[in-house]
Amino acid sequence: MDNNNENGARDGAARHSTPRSPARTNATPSATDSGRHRSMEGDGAADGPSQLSNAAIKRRRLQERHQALRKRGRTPPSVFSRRNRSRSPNGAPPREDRRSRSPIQPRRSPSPEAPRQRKRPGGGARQGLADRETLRRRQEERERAEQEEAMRTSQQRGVADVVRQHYNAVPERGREWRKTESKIKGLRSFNNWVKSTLIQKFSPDENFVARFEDTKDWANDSQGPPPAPEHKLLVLDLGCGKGGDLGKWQLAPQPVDLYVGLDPANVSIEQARGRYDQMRSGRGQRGRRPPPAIFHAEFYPKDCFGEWLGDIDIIQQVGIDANVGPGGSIMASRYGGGGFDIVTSMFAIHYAFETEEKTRQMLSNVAGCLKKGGRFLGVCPNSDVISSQVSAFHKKRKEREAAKAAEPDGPEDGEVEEDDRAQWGNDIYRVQFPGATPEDGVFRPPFGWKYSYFMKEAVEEVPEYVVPWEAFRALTEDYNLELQYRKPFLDIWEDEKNHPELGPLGDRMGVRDRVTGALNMTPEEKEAVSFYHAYCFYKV
Ligand SMILES: C[S@@+](CC[C@H](N)C(=O)[O-])C[C@H]1O[C@@H](n2cnc3c(N)ncnc32)[C@H](O)[C@@H]1O
Repeated sequence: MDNNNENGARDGAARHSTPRSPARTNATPSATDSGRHRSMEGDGAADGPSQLSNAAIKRRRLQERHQALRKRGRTPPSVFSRRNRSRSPNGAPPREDRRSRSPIQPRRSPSPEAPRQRKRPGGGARQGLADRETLRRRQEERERAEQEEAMRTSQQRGVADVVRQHYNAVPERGREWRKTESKIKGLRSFNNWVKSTLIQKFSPDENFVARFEDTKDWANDSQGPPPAPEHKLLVLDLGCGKGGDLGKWQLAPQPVDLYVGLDPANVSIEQARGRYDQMRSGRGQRGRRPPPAIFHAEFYPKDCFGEWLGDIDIIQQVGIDANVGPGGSIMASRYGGGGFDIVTSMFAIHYAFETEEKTRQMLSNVAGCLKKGGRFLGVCPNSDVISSQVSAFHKKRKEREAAKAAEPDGPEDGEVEEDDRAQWGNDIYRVQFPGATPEDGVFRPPFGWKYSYFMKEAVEEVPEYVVPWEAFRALTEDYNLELQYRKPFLDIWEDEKNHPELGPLGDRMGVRDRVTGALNMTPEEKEAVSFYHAYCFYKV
């Protein structure tokens, strides 16, 4: 929760989106400066004879001073040396620059092709000095840029490490505990149902859906052609955690051939692998049923938002296209593409929004891995909820401040200023911003808006970042990802609770009371789940 980090990240984002022009670091005289010179020269030309002789006297004195300095072996200050000096780190001109300028301005050569004639011996040496000065300045600029980059990387690493360590430390308590002992079992079941619903609705491809529709027709009319061989899905899960969604993919309507799970938390990856092995061997199954046929799966520790995924063997084998994104060619977008049918990221993409760079890296990975027609599906915090909570927070704060200011005795010194760090939540979840937030709830620029998130039994004050939805959606267009679906969690329930399969699935998962039909969640749990929404993009 430190302000420095917050600002650093936001600065980093701004820097990335608008690269600083090298010209701005040179002390090239500004328009105002040159204007000032012109008017000084003009003053002399327009003045009467007495002022002209004054100017001549001044010039002579200056020449005498230069000659005296040369005799003592010192180089007289040259207008070029002043021009060539770089600005101080905060952008202010160096001290000498702020002093009044000498009116004597030798004309610069108009073009590089017509070099100025050197009048004095030693001019070449001075030219060499000027070049060395340029080199030194460039070196300084390079070093400063490297330092800034290192600072940014270490700040980003810092947050990524906190997140990784946190998830590594979350204990795996087992299915039975989650179903019976957990204080948030209603919320857990509901979140799992939403993820299953997303998988059921959006994982099948067009051919599968069409075939499914067709087989229904053929069932009534047995004349139909034999079904085409079935294509099985290749699935990539970014931020797969402990493998909690493996069972949901096992139940996907269109069978899965390959599941690749990636997550930076290495302990979680081990647990996911263990879970998969258990599923494959049939251990832990109730009854003595033979182990089910299950897809092939691979798991690797990986930062999916800070790094390119192309160095993972299985990703390369399936196919990843490096030419996605704003710089990609039309040919690449038409004929290129990755090999995965599905990229999914459940409760994870908010970690990418630390910087624009990470967000774009995440999108390059998603779009690079997806084939044309592939789906990117997931769930994350809903920025509409965050924006309305933040603006409501500021509204209330201002009302309190106004009430205090209007008290008959007037406020005590410093009493009116309220804490402007937005926060809200209840017994089971809490959101806290460590620094100032926009009063209108609109997050600009859209990256680096860090908050601390707490969820009972699951997340202990972990830094997350707002995913400003409209900015995100605009960015996805650069990667040929087209939004198909976006819905807040509780609206998904309202839409699907009467669906012939998804409704009963909710019953089996314990989402609703079979007798009353009401959701099995406390009001606090309902508020906590309404923080999220689900989405699905198609790769076009
Ligand atoms: C709330 S958990 C969700 C886990 C799983 N997707 C699920 O729904 O159960 C968030 C996950 O995001 C992962 N994560 C955080 N930063 C990540 C990154 N840079 N790349 C990939 N995953 C990341 C965490 O390690 C954690 O496992």
